[in-house]
Amino acid sequence: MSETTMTAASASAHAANASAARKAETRSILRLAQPRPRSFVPGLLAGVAGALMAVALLACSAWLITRAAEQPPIMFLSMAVVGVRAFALGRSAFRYLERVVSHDGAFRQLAALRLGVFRRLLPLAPAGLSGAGRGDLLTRLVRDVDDLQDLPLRVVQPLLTSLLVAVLSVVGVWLILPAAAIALAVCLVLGGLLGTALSGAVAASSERAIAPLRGKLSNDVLEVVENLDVLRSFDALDTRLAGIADLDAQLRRATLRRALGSGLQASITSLVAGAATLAALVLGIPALDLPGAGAMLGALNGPALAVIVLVPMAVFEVFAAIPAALGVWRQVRASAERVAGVAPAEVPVEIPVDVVGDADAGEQSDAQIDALTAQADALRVLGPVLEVADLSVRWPGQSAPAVSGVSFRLQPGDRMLVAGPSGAGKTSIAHALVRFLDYSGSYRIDGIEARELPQHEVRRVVGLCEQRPWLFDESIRQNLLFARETATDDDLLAVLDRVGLAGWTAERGGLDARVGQRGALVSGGQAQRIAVARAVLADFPVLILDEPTANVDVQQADRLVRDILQAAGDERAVLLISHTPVPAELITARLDLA
Ligand SMILES: Nc1ncnc2c1ncn2[C@@H]1O[C@H](COP(=O)(O)OP(=O)(O)OP(=O)(O)O)[C@@H](O)[C@H]1O
Repeated sequence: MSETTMTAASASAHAANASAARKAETRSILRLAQPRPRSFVPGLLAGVAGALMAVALLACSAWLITRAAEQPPIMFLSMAVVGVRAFALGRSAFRYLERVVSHDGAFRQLAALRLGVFRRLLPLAPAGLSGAGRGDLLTRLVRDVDDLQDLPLRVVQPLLTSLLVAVLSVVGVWLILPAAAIALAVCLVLGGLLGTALSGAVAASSERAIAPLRGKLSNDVLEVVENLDVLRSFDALDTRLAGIADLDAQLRRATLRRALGSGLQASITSLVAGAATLAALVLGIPALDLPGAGAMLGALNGPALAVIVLVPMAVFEVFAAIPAALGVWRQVRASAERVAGVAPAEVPVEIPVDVVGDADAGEQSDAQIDALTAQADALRVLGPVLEVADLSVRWPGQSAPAVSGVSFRLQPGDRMLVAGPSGAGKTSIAHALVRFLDYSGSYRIDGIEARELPQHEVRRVVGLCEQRPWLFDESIRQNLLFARETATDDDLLAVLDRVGLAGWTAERGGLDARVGQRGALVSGGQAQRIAVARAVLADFPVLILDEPTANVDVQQADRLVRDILQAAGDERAVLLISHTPVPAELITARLDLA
């Protein structure tokens, strides 16, 4: 076999594996969306009972009206009169019951599903989510997860109910006139196949496209709103708005086509229902037991003919749900694929998972956690020593490591500068040290391998101030308090003073001043200082500062670094990531990345 053929074969095997894995992920989300039989079956049974009552009501009414026309003594009609009332009441009661029970089950399952998806997402953040657009991610978590409630309500239940009612109705008609039952069965199969095939041909691709289009639209709208200033300055707003208008038009077209498919399917169902009624008439009339026509074996009387002629109408009303359910199924599957795309059952290997500490862990694991937590507490008190040897870090989905062969030692009071050109892997090291990313090699905190510790304990010891610190659209007070909820206003003012923001806070009117969405009302340097104030309040023994001077000018950079290193205090170990020069007297060691 040639090398090219082998490469092609391995690529197609890889694609097949990836597609099988995607399908398995989608199935696992669908399983999460389907309520357990205990809460699903009662609704299903009520639905079947309601639908059967609807068919029985029409059959009974048809029989009653036709029989009454023959003017028999009233006692021959009384059972049917009772039957009509019972079926009418029963139909409404069972429909009500079905709605209440099945929606209750579906909503409970929806809550469990949302929680399940959120639980899957948690370990991925932030490194495993950096590839997903924020608007799209939100749409997947809200709209797509919401759409998954249609699986029990508008797919599984209508399919089972319709099939069961159709089969039972055919059996019922068979007991009156087998030929009419066969005609009804043929029409049902034909209606189902035709309705599904035609509505599928018209609307399937649109039904699958709606969820992704919705996500992309949300993403693009959010991006434009968030970056209005940049888009305006580069005169790129109109192009982006035109792109959004185009997406909107695509979504509208897809929704219209979906409606067209539903309309087509409804008209086919009506057409075939009419054909079934006609067939019942054509087959039933010759079998009528007419006066003077002589006794026929199994001959029909008038009321029975009315029953077999009208029952198909009621059956098709229920049966119309099948092609509709298949349409909804396509949308549900598309939504499940999208949810599975961001919330895989298996965490990618590049993202660390606690060895112990998941919610299902047993008593022994709890004991282990306690022991490790005690160890971690000890580290906080003593001031830990970080020993990193031959560390290598890879981002999810990347074949090559972002950085490798990194070794250093950091102890209380150290100020280590990590320098290197853009893309050298400085941030990747920071993410590994706070366990957002997994690592190979060794990373020990006071002799304990970090992967043996619960992640949150590592993060109690090692704190990260990110390059673009996240500020909440709240007051300065709230932006600090979440680092230490018990801090008083005096504590907050003292720490703001430590990071050089006392004057600015007073100018702004105190701790109640707002910082704007993502810190829009503060400068880059002030945002960094607030982030450092937070870290000081949280009292991390080891502090990683990722490019604190990235958003300030050269004149201010020096002052900012001095201020925040001073604010960090002498006891704390600081790892300062910077690709701009830092005065030698401010650092005790440096690590240069190529
Ligand atoms: N979320 C991500 N997903 C995939 N690859 C990433 C991600 N973030 C960074 N990388 C890649 O990892 C490598 C190292 O990036 P990193 O951000 O660690 O560099 P850096 O030295 O901090 O750069 P800078 O000084 O520009 O911040 C780069 O090749 C980058 O493209």
